[in-house]
Amino acid sequence: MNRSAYLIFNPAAGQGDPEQELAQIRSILEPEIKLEICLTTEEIGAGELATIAVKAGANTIIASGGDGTLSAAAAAVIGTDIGFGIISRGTANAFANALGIPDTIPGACEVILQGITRTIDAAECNGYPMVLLAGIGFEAETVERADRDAKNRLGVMAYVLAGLQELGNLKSFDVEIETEDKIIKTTASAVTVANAAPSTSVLAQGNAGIIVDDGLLDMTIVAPATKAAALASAFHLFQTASSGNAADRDDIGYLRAKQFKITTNPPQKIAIDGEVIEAAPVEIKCIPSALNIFVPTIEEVEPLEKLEGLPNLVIEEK
Ligand SMILES: Nc1ncnc2c1ncn2[C@@H]1O[C@H](COP(=O)(O)OP(=O)(O)OP(=O)(O)O)[C@@H](O)[C@H]1O
Repeated sequence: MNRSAYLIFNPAAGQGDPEQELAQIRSILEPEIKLEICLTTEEIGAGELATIAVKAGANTIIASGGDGTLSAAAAAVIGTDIGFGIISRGTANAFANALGIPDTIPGACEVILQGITRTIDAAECNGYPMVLLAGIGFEAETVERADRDAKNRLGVMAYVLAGLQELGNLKSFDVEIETEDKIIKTTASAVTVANAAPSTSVLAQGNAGIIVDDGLLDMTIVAPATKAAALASAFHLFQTASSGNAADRDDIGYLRAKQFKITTNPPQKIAIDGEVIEAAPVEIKCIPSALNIFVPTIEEVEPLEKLEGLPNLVIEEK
């Protein structure tokens, strides 16, 4: 066995039995990888443990917990060439879904065992590291409404219910957006800047097909005039995500840029990778090729070919 890794494990994440889950991870990984196991506590979080592992010269860091744990650990790894593995055990598992990594323990461990990494971008938002997305307005209010208690009781439905409740008091705000080459002024209910996003983050899907390694961030602006229009635009974005075609409604805008400076009036809350902060203005910039993530084998697409049945068919193999 010549692979070794730090496993940063949050025993308080998710709704499962942490002892069983840790035992399962160890039973799958330890035959191949020597693990240094670091448990998070209320006082010492995944970010601090990952920083210690980076300083200790780790060549692989694996984080296991909810999106909070994974983001904090990833933040410490940004800008290094350390292989970063994720084993999701949270409620929404946006991190895994955004990067196409299985959100089951055996599936995620298998990806790490395969050992294939992909270099992706990250971002920085007002000094905070960001891997997935920053949501201004609606998303931040929803994240704040879906508290720990609701997530424990309802799982991912907590976000859906919180979103529906938020829809009931939909607010819009003036926004000024400055990129490297333009300034845009409009009114919106949600502004989302994504480096990577799961398809369930509908408010990030304006451009359909966020590219995680293009050195650019994807912004989606949603500006419905009524609650009915808000529902219709959310549904349109949901279809956008599944069809891969960009959004096409007057109340949805999207653009790509290396960086955004966003000023809102009145000031809005912002959720960065699920953590709500207050910041005005919000400044986000892409950090290209910042993370080396273990990902599933990229499946080779079978070449499309159908020749049988053609008249006088001759095929010569070369
Ligand atoms: N040993 C521990 N005991 C109690 N809380 C802990 C412990 N370790 C970490 N935490 C807390 O866990 C939280 C991070 O949880 P994380 O986001 O990983 O899981 P989650 O909340 O279940 O996920 P999700 O956000 O997907 O629901 C942080 O607030 C952190 O303080």
